[in-house]
Amino acid sequence: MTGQTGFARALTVAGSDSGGGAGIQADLKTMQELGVFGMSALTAVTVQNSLGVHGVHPLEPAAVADQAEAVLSDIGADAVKTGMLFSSEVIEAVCDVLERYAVRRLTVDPVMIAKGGASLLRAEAVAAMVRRLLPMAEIVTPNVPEACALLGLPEDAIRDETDMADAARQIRLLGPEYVLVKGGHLGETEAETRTECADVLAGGSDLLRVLRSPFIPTRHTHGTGCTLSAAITAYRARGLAMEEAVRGAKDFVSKAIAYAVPTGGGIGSLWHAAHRRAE
Ligand SMILES: Nc1ncnc2c1ncn2[C@@H]1O[C@H](COP(=O)(O)OP(=O)(O)O)[C@@H](O)[C@H]1O
Ligand SMILES: Cc1ncc(COP(=O)(O)OP(=O)(O)O)c(N)n1
Repeated sequence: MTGQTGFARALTVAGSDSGGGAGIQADLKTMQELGVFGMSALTAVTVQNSLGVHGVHPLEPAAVADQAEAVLSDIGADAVKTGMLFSSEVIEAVCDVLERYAVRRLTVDPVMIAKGGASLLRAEAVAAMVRRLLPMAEIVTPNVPEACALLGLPEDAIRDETDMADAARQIRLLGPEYVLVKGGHLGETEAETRTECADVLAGGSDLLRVLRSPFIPTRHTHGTGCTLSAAITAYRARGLAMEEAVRGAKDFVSKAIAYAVPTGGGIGSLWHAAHRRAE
C-alpha cells in the first residue's frame, strides 16, 4: 500500500494504441500526471491512428497473466484497472491472477468498441466479463452502448439521465460496488445545442449522483474513457474516497478534452498534461 512504499502504484491491464491517445498509452500518461507510478500488462497490440483501428494482434492469455503476476508478486499495486481485454480466455486468465492477489481497488473499463467502430472485445467475451470480472470490480465505468451490452438491452435502450440511473442500479446488481454510466455518447446528434456532459454514479449504500461538466465542442475526443478510468484508478491508488476520485477524474478528463490535440487527419487525442495549464 501507499503507506508502506511511500509512493502510490497502479497497474493497467489493457491494449496498446500505437496512436498514443487511448489504451495503455493514455493510462500511463494519466497515472504519471497524477503522481502515481504506472505499470502495465499488455493484452493486445492494436494498429491504430486518428483514422481508426487497422489491426488487432492479441497476446496469449498466459502472457497477459504472467505480466500481471510479475508486477503484483514483486512491486505490488495500490489499485488496478482493466481496459481492452479482447477475449473470454484473457478475462479468465486475468481474473485468476487478480483473485490470487486479492485485488480490491479494481476499476473495470468494459472497453468494447472504439470510436471508429472497431471491435475491441469479442461478442462471446461479454458473458465472461459479466460473470467473472464485474463481481470483482470496485467500480465499472461503461459508456451508454457498453451499459446496454452488459445488461443485454438493445443499443438504443438508454436515452436520458433517468435511463442511465436505472442502468447503473441494474449493473450494480451484477456485483460491482460502484457503477459510473458515462454520458459522452448521449446527445451526440445534437452537438450544436448541447451544453453539458452528465455521468451517473451509483453505489455504496444508496449513493446516486449525477456528475455534470460543460460539454466541450470538439471532435478530438479519442481516449476519453481510458483517461477517465485511469484517473479514477490513480486517485484510488492515492487513497481518495470513491466519490472524490470520480469527481477528480471527471475534472481531469474535462481539462484534457479542452486542450485536445488534432493528431492526424481524423479524431485527435486528449492532452494529458492539460491540468497543469489549468491550475
Ligand atoms: N465533448 C465532451 N465534452 C466534455 N466531456 C466529455 C465530452 N465527451 C466525453 N466527455 C466525458 O468524457 C468521459 C468519457 O465518456 P465517454 O466518451 O462516454 O466514454 P468512452 O470513451 O468510453 O466512450 C465522461 O466523463 C464524459 O462525460
Ligand atoms: C487499445 C485501445 N484501448 C481502448 C480503446 C478505447 O478507448 P476510449 O477511451 O474508449 O476511446 P475511443 O476509442 O472511444 O476514442 C482504444 N481505442 N484502443
